[in-house]
Amino acid sequence: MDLSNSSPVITDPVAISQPLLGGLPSNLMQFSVMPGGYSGSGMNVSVSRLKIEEALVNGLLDAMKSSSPRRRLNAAFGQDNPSDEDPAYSAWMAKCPSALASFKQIVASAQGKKIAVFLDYDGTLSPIVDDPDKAVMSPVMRAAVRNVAKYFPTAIVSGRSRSKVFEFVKLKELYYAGSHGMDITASPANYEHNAEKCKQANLFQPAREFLPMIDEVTKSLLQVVSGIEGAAVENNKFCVSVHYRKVAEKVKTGPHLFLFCFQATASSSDNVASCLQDWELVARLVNEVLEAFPRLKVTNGRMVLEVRPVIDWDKGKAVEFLLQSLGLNDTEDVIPIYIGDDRTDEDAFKVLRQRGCGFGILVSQVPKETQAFYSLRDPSEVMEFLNLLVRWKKHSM
Ligand SMILES: O=P(O)(O)OC[C@H]1O[C@H](O[C@H]2O[C@H](CO)[C@@H](O)[C@H](O)[C@H]2O)[C@H](O)[C@@H](O)[C@@H]1O
Repeated sequence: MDLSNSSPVITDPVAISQPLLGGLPSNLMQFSVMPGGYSGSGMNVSVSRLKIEEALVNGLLDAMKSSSPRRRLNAAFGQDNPSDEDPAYSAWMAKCPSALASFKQIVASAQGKKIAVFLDYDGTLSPIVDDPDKAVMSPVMRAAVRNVAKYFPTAIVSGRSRSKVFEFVKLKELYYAGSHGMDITASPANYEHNAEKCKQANLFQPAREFLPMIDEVTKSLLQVVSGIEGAAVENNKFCVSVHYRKVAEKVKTGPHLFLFCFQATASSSDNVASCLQDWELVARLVNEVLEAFPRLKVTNGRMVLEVRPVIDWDKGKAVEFLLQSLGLNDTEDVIPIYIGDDRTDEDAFKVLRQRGCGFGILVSQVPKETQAFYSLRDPSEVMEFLNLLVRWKKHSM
């Protein structure tokens, strides 16, 4: 199917025609969004539909398994808290050193320049917890972010809806990019939902035309996963998360049950749900739902499948957009620092690498393939880093 006919260049007329910090500069017009390709390669008509489905489900399942931190942790280290003495870990640290240990180098490169700070939310400012609604930010972390924002332009770039992440962060002085960067306010405190206020706000929402589709797919996803113990669906406005953190990876079945499940798979999803409550079932059902939504794709985060529009827009593009709209686009003068823990943050790390200025900091306790320059182990180290930045800035003023 050719998407170029069904969806030409998608732009946000309201956002583009709205003033953005005193008027959208003409160079921001480049931020129109072209439809991207499909996430799967299901367009090859010579491959049977069944094979395509299996490949998609298996691909999704592999991604789900490989994104399980405990699995990787155990595989890599056989322990929960890798130490610098572990050769695999120290090899990774040599490639992606601690931003705390490298703090002097970081600030030396920022000497005489402006720093702009971009922060992911889950896993970066708040520890990962089982219940997404309970991922609150500690008061000390909030104080650290508030202080950072006093000295540096600071933005939150999250997969959550903008309103939800604001509920957690509660700081009006920041810029917010929700829904993986598909919902940006380039003025602090424009977090209102009210339609009239939204119109006046400096909003950039490149996937606005997908709103009804996202609501529809949310309903379908809620319906199909309702029978899976532990699965949850979270509507993030321009994208949807299907959480499987609390779903058993594989329900242990005896030979009889296995046979029943196998037969049930061939006949009805409802029957399958009653016996195969595991990750494979989640992958299968999400994939099935998405067959009816060819303009949506699925990616994998930390124990979450993220359903989102097939558009060429991500956290990296959101960072570029914010830098430009905030007048921070001069690569000679501005050092953007992006801190994040997730695969979706890699898009932002990549952008900073390509610009040749600024750097990404990956929050991770385990070695990961990354475009980030530095690492921090967990949110408490993120807080330490933010506090150091503030202290350095105060002393250098
Ligand atoms: O870009 P982020 O701010 O990191 O958002 C990415 C997803 O974060 C949330 O899920 C993750 O954190 C949850 C709470 O700790 C955890 O339960 C879940 O397993 C993680 O994947 C959020 O709930 C998702 O909607 C975001 O897409």
